[in-house]
Formats: sequence, C-alpha cells, structure tokens
Amino acid sequence: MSRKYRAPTPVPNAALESGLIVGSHGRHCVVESADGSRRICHPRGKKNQAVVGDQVLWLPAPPGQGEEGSIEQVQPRRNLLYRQDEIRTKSFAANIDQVLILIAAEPVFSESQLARALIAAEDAGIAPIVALNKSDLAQPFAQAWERLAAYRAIADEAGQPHYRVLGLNLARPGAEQAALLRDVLADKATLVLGPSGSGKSTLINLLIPQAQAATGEISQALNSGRHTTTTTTWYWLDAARRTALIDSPGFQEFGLRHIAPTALAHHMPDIGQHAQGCKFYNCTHLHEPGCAVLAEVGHSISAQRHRLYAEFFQELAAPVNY
Ligand SMILES: Nc1nc2c(ncn2[C@@H]2O[C@H](COP(=O)(O)OP(=O)(O)OP(=O)(O)O)[C@@H](O)[C@H]2O)c(=O)[nH]1
Ligand SMILES: [Zn+2]
Repeated sequence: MSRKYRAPTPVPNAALESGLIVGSHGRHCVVESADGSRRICHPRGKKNQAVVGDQVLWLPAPPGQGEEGSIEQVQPRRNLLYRQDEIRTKSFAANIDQVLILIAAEPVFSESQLARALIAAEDAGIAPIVALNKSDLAQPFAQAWERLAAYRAIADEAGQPHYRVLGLNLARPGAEQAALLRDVLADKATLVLGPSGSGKSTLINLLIPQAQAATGEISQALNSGRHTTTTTTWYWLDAARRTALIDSPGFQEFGLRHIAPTALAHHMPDIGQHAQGCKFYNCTHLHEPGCAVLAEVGHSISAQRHRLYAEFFQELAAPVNY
C-alpha cells in the first residue's frame, strides 16, 4: 500500500526556508536545515521533484497540520546524475563534487560498467575516482590492476593522469589508507558507486559507523507501508558538515541514454584526444577513411577501449524502444 499524501495548503505569506535534500524515498524527501534539523517534505506538484543533494526552498506545515513540510522550489543545480535500469532512466542525485567508483579484485569487475561510469561522470562534469579494493588478495588484485592499465595511462596534455586510480584494502584499513581516504574525500560531496561485493557497505560502515542509527528513524517513518526500499542518502562525515558521502543502494549503473552518440568520443579522453585529426568533421570513428582515431587503435588507444566506444555508440544511436 502506498502512502497517499498531499502537500499541505500553503499559509499565505509564510516564510520559505532553505534546506538540503539528504534523503529521498520515492517522491518523499528528508530536508535538512542549516541548523542540522531534519524533516520529511513532499513536493508540491510535479515540477518540484527534488533529488538528494538539491538545495530547496520549503514551507513548514501550517499550525495543526503536523511536522511535515512541502518543497516549493528546487534551486538551480550544478549537475544532475541519472541512474538507469532496463525500463527507464531517472535522476537521483544533484550537486555532487566527485564519484568514487569502487571496484574490487574480486568479484572480477566489468570494464564496460567502469567505462560507462567514467563517461557519465565526465558528461556531468564530475571528477571520477577509481578505487580498486581488496589489495590483500595479491594475485587477483595484480590482475585487476593490470586491467586498469589503459585507465591509469590516460593523461592530459600536461602529462597529468586524467583519472585518479587508488588501491584499497577496506577490510584492514591501516593508518596510511585512512589518511588517503580522508584526503580524497575532504570538503567534497562524493557519490559512491560500485557493483555488488566490491565493498561499498564496508566503506560506508568504516567512514560512518553511526550511519544506521542516524538515518534509521526517518527512513523507517518513510518506508512504512511502502514497497520501495531504494533510498539515496546523504551522510555527513564531519561535524562541520563539509564532507559528505552519498550512498544509493543497488546503484550499479549510470544512465547514458541522455548522451548524444557524437558526444561520446569527447567523454572518452583517450579516444577524443585524436578526434581532431580526422578527415571528416562528423567522423564517428567507426569506419571512416582518414580517421585519426582508428589509426591509433592498437597503439595509444587499446583495442578494448575502442570496442567499448563502438558498443556504446551503437547503443546511443539506436532508436529507444519503450
Ligand atoms: N579480502 C577482502 N575482502 C573485503 C575487503 N573489503 C571488503 N571485503 C569483503 O567483501 C565482501 C563484500 O563487501 P561488502 O562491503 O558487503 O560489499 P558491497 O559492495 O556492499 O556488496 P553488496 O552488499 O552486495 O552491495 C564482504 O565479505 C567483505 O568483508 C578487502 O579489502 N579485502
Ligand atoms: Zn575519426
């Protein structure tokens, strides 16, 4: 049974308050005020669909109508991220500074999934960090690290690595690793993304031991009587509320469908770097004569990376079947 709820009738001239969306359960949101207090708010109308990370203007319920508020306006976003399943693409987080893509030595990660996450982050203008967990599993870790060679090698014009790639051992995090994680995450809002088994829960529990308790109460209130358990949560890591981790359980893949196929090369820097040299300005880098990208395949562009490019290009160019 789903909760039927209507936003409370606005009180004339009531003062709008600003807040941050720190939890989202379907259309119902948890809004945090500057003083740290939290309450459930409901969007007024379809237009005000807020996602975690949104800055909003909200109205408290009129006297006698309970504690829950209404979201009146979503402030302009710096960026918006989409998640995707077979049926649809849906926005789920906004105003994120970076994405931590957590993969592991075991289970063996999908390079396609990794490449997609990097493209989506690039498209949204969000810095991605790739973290390979389970460095204690020496042999599989070495193999997985090798599979990341193409990603570690991508550099900008100044020779700086384009992607930050880290090795982690979240099961036994030493002092050095704790310092590294603190440094990577400090003063930023980081969305954690990773396939099942990579160590996402281990990471969240390590960094936010109180995670369960902090969100339990409001989450319970929101989820009572609801089928959906997909909830995105914004956790503060520090008392000053400057460093945040965003967890979206079950989130394994970004949506790419909103990206134009012609923008793809631009979002795969090892490929895009060469696109300027193509004979045709609208080269797809798939089969054209005089293609500077194809000329590099097997040299500075790995054959596997070009295969992924071709696969994504076809996918994005295909008509969408609903
Ligand atoms: N060997 C080793 N195992 C680890 C490490 N980090 C996590 N694990 C284990 O890997 C398994 C999966 O970790 P989780 O944190 O549950 O992974 P998850 O990504 O949350 O997976 P789901 O719950 O399926 O989404 C658990 O058995 C962890 O104890 C590590 O650094 N080394
Ligand atoms: Zn080309």
